[in-house]
Amino acid sequence: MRKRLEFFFSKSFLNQMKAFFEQIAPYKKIMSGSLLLSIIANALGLIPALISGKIVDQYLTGENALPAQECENAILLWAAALFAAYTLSEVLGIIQKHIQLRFRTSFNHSLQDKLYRHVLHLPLNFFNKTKSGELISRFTNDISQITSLANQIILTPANALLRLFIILAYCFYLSPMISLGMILILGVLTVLCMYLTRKTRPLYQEMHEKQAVIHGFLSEIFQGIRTVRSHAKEEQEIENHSQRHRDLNNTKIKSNLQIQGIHSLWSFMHAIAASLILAGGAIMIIRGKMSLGELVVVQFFAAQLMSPIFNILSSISATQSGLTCLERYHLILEEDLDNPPDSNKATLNSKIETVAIKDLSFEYIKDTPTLSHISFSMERGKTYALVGSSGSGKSTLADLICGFQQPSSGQILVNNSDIQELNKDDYINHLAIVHQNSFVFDGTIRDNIRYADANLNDEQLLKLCKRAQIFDFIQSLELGLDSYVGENGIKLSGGQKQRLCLARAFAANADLIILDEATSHLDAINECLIQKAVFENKKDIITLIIAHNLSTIKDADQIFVLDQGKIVESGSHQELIKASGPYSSLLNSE
Ligand SMILES: Nc1ncnc2c1ncn2[C@@H]1O[C@H](COP(=O)(O)OP(=O)(O)OP(=O)(O)O)[C@@H](O)[C@H]1O
Repeated sequence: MRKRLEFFFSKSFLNQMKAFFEQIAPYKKIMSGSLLLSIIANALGLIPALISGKIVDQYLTGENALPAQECENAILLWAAALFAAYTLSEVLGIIQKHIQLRFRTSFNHSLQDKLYRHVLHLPLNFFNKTKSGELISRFTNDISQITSLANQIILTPANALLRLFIILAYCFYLSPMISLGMILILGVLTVLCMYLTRKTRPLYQEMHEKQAVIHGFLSEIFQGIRTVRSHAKEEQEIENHSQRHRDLNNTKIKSNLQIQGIHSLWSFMHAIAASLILAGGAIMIIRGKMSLGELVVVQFFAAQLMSPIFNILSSISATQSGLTCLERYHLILEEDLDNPPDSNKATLNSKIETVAIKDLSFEYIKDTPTLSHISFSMERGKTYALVGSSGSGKSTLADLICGFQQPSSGQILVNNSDIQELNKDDYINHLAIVHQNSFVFDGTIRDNIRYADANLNDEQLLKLCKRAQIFDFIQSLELGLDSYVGENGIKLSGGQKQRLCLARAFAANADLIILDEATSHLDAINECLIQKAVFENKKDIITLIIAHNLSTIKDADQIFVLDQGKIVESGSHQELIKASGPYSSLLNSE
């Protein structure tokens, strides 16, 4: 109990509440309207009880009985008023729910947009450490819970407290004894339920975590389905999935048992309260201290009294769970952006003329250098190659040049400006990179190439396809450019996918093009044709080729040999052969 109170007065709780109210600030008006309507609808909902009591006292009990015709007319009038109160309460309730739904959908939308915008600008490192399924869980489960917070923090308690106040005030007016009894029962019940819901909260958190982990694994398995199949691990994965679900179900059952316990306790106390009210009320009627009509009202109110308290307690527990989700949501928003959209960094006003790498070092893991003291430069119109054994750091260097990673020390200067000082969105528009396993979207061939430039017409698209040696393949397809490639290009061969990615890279009309093992899945003829196209188009751009197949880079103006994160040799193909150093060794080992 103390812990629960501590939570509500803790700095973290207050900060989270502040953050929440900042989030819903733009919805002040819609929330106030919704709150007002729900309060009126709720208050109107209590009127029928008062009318019923009045009818019993004034027209049904012998003491107050009036002539029959007069009674019937008055009862009909009161029945009409009761119907009007019910109807008005229902109509206001419907309008309030509609407003609330509009609020929920637009609040949910804005939370989604804000998170999505942020996530898309996060450094690649964030994605290295976060499973995509878990991230999706933040977008679905967490945001849905945050959206419900407005109800839990504002509407439910406000309505519940109002009901509680009206009911207790009325009961107190009739009989302080009965209302004190009610307060006592409610007090005991509240303490018990708070104790039980405190135990439920960690289980809820655990449930969300486990659900997110299951999403993470599902997404991983679907992406790696070929590997699963090729190792015949379907049954093992089914068992793993089942085990995770068993684990999740255990947590669900535990928390549901606790919730059921709370409900049972609630029903039990409700039965005690109803019996006490009936007995106490009947005794008071016999002693002439209460009328039958008043007992009818008190009984009705007693039934109504339970739900507000229960709602407040449930909303306290749901609020805690929602705030945990809000905290996780904010943790992602607090991750530093790679390229803050509002940054006032300089843009490149001309084509890239030079790229100079100065004493650059980089480490993924502290004190374990992946690249050490790299220095070289590249200039427009020339082709460069980066070669070296697997794991020597070639792709990492390409990522650094693109600004996907930040150097631990040293600089990358583009036209003499450090790329850290440049607006990255603008800089990246001057680049094109094709990886060995480049990604294609689930759409048509046309969609995929036009991802780089939406304004390209068919003629330009086909020209790019010719350059990427994929024209003949597209022509052979019944739907040509309109053929669907499937999720991550599942309907294409590895080589076709690479050539489609090359066409997309060519479409970017970049000043600096990086081909990281971009032709590794191609047959020798197509690889040769693409190399030819690359070298033919080198005049206006800087081309950096990363390759294991050294025959594809022998025409490069300069070749850099990387070994264990260091440049150990550089020069043209001929110069390096003459030097009989590491490059020659690589060549001989092919
Ligand atoms: N995200 C990462 N986190 C930690 N270490 C990484 C990460 N990516 C790569 N590495 C490590 O950095 C080193 C260089 O990897 P990199 O991919 O740059 O090598 P490469 O020369 O391109 O290899 P390959 O020719 O096989 O593609 C490797 O030891 C690799 O294990």
